[in-house]
Amino acid sequence: MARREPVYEVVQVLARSILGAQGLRVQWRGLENIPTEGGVLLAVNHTSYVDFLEAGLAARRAGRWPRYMLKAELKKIRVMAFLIKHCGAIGVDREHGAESYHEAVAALEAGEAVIVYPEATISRSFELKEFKSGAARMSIEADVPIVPLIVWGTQRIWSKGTQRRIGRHRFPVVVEAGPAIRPDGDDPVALTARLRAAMGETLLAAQRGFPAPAGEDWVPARLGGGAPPPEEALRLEQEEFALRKAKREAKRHANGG
Ligand SMILES: CCCCCCCCCCCCCCCC(=O)OC[C@@H](O)COP(=O)(O)O
Repeated sequence: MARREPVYEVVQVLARSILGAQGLRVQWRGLENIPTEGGVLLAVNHTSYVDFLEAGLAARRAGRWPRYMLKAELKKIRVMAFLIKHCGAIGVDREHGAESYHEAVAALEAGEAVIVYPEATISRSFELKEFKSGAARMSIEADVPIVPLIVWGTQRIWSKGTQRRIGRHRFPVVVEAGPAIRPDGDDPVALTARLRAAMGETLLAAQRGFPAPAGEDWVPARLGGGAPPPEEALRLEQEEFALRKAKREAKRHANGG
């Protein structure tokens, strides 16, 4: 961010301390692909509730104070609202995204780094889901590059459909940035496809040599693990979202709206 934000500085130290307390063995790779200045989108795969820590710290290692795009519902939690405000995060209303879209484009045009999750939600298969086109549209509109950023291994700590493993477990994690993609006159559909392909390649690179014990709940089905394959993962996600929607509506009725 443009101005110095003491809260964000403290949050960064806390983020590092959390990784240190877990004893995570993080390998940072390809971070030279993150430009040290100028507007840039960092497109991150979403496999866990905690991958935002590594994504943000990767940006910090490139000297950036990244502005996260995250679901606006988080603002309902007091401490999150505080963090979001002081860390310049941009709340996304997943049903009406226009406002956050414009806020992010303005940030990119002002030369800031913006973290975006093109899958919009955690992938329970740990494979790349279908992508939303927002990242590509923002890149085109602000004329800034997109850096594919893969965080691999944090799904073993805390994700969906997995056992939660909190504590000093010393798990390995790979954080790998791929070469930046420029919009180059592509339309949003073509650029989204290029971004997804680039993130897929970086994901495979991050997985090379990474442990994949057979049957484990955090290992993708493709690698012999126990995670649901993409179609099954999508079905579980749709179930969860339908249930949430029903709950929201029941609440609205109860409140007389
Ligand atoms: C320098 C790095 C330090 C980190 C700075 C953090 C500043 C921003 C604070 C807010 C972070 C909140 C992260 C919440 C992560 C999370 O909860 O992800 C899961 C959701 O997406 C998926 O939710 P859903 O799709 O609705 O199931």
